Amino acid sequence: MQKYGSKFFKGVWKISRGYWQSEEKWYAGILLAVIIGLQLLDVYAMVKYNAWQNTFYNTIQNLDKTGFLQYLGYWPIFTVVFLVIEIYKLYLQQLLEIKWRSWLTDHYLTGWLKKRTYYLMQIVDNSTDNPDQRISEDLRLFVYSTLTLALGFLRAVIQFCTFIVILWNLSGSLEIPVGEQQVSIPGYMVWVAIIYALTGSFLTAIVGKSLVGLDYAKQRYEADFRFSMIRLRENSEGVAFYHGEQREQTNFNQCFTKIIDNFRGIMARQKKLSWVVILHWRLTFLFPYLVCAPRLFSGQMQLGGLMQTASAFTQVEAALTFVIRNYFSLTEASLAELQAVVNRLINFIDHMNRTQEMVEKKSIEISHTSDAVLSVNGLNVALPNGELLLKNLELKIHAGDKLLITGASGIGKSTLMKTLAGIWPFGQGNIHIPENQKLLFLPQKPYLPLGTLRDVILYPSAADSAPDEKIREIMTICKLGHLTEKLDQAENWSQILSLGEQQRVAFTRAILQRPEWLFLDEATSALDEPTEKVMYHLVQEQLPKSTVISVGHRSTLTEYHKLKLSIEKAGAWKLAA
Ligand SMILES: Nc1ncnc2c1ncn2[C@@H]1O[C@H](COP(=O)(O)OP(=O)(O)OP(=O)(O)O)[C@@H](O)[C@H]1O
Repeated sequence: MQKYGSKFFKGVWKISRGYWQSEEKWYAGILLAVIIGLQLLDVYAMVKYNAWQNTFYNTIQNLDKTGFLQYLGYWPIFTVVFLVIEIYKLYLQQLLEIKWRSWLTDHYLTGWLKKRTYYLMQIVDNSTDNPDQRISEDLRLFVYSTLTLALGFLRAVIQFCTFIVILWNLSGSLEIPVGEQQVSIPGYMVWVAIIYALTGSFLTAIVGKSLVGLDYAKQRYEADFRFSMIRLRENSEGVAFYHGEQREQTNFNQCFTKIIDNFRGIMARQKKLSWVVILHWRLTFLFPYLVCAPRLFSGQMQLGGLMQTASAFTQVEAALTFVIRNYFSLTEASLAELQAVVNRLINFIDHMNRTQEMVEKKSIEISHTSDAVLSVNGLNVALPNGELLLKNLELKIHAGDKLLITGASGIGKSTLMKTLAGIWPFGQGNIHIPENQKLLFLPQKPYLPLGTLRDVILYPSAADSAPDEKIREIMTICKLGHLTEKLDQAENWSQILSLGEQQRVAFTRAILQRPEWLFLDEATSALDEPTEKVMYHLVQEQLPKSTVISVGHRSTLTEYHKLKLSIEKAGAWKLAA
């Protein structure tokens, strides 16, 4: 509870601010105002209902049948009013919830994808576990809990202010004999309600304190378990080859055991907490009657007065215990859970901001030049820990050149490619890229999105960005003729196609996209040498003016490249024609 201070509220504001200042602010503001208006109406109806209770129960005590039937007639009116208010309050709150969540999700998805943040976050520092969970689950919980709790709190304040006055007026004074004298306590039911609520809150806080940490861990363990199964699904073939089921099962069990242990902890503490909460709640049904009973039996109060006072007492008590009740609630929106959600979201936002700031600082400066030359000046390529892979590289690649990058495994060839592609941020130096020209990078394992084979081949362009005949023609030249009939078939193609076929899909993509600069990072490693030859000839034929920069280990690649850059130990390099 002590951590629950300004940091939490600042966090809530940091996440919420954008929406409440966005173009949707008027719409959202009006919705919120209507919901608050309904809440005021609800409390007003409660006040009227509270007064009705007094008269209604008095008709019972006085055996006044006519009055009883007359006041009974008000009950359906109250019921309809409460129903309409409740239903529309919930409906409008859910409408605001979905609007707010949609805006936030769009905002965070954009931020996550912007400037390749999703990729850089993983290599800069891996401090955000399961970013997908932040965007799907945490944002949903944040919006739901913030709205439910903020509106609930506001209602509790209005309820408290209204019913404390009613309770004060109803309760009269309690006369306590002290020695010879009588001490009078005005509005004694108000003091009893306050002491009763504070005692309940204090006990709940003591018993429930340890639930906060467990609640925080719950989401993370669930997400880790889900993610471990997604990894198996994505790598099912690899696991099947290695007969890794036992190892995977152990991993799943470890993840699931954490969920169970955590849940057992929650159960044990929840059990203790339930003793306090349920006992306190049950006592609330009886307690006000017990306290008022002496006045009833001494004739100072009628049955109606007792019922109205008890009802007002319950309202004041409920308002006073709102925060503590909602702090530990495991079934509804809980403040403890919201606190955990805000912490996770703030970590995610800070991590995204840190990554984007680092990209903006750009120690490797990438600029565009009007020359048809890609030039690299004083380029140091480093690992995240600062270790140099490449020292002071100077390179000029002219349009149409064919350059092969070679070197031992792990020396830094792919990292140099990533640096040229602008997605590797560690190092210093300048890279000048010809402007208005298309650069395309084909990695060793091409990315195949979900969807039809056409979507896969044309990625990232739209499915209608090339005519069917052209796609079929290039597929056939790329030795994918057997798949042309499956263009409209939606499958998980990365699981179905062989790595060699996937590499030929990537070549089909490249030929269709016609880039002026083509970077091939071991893009033919899974092909046999004759097929590799076909692919390189195809590039020469179809993209005769394109510059080709390849990374590869095979000696057969030498014949397709006039220039050769060898990367050697300790960041040394050698360029040869
Ligand atoms: N995100 C990262 N964090 C830390 N080290 C990394 C990261 N990415 C790559 N490395 C390291 O950088 C070094 C160079 O990797 P790179 O993939 O560029 O080698 P390569 O020359 O292409 O190797 P290969 O020929 O085997 O594909 C390797 O030692 C690798 O472990």
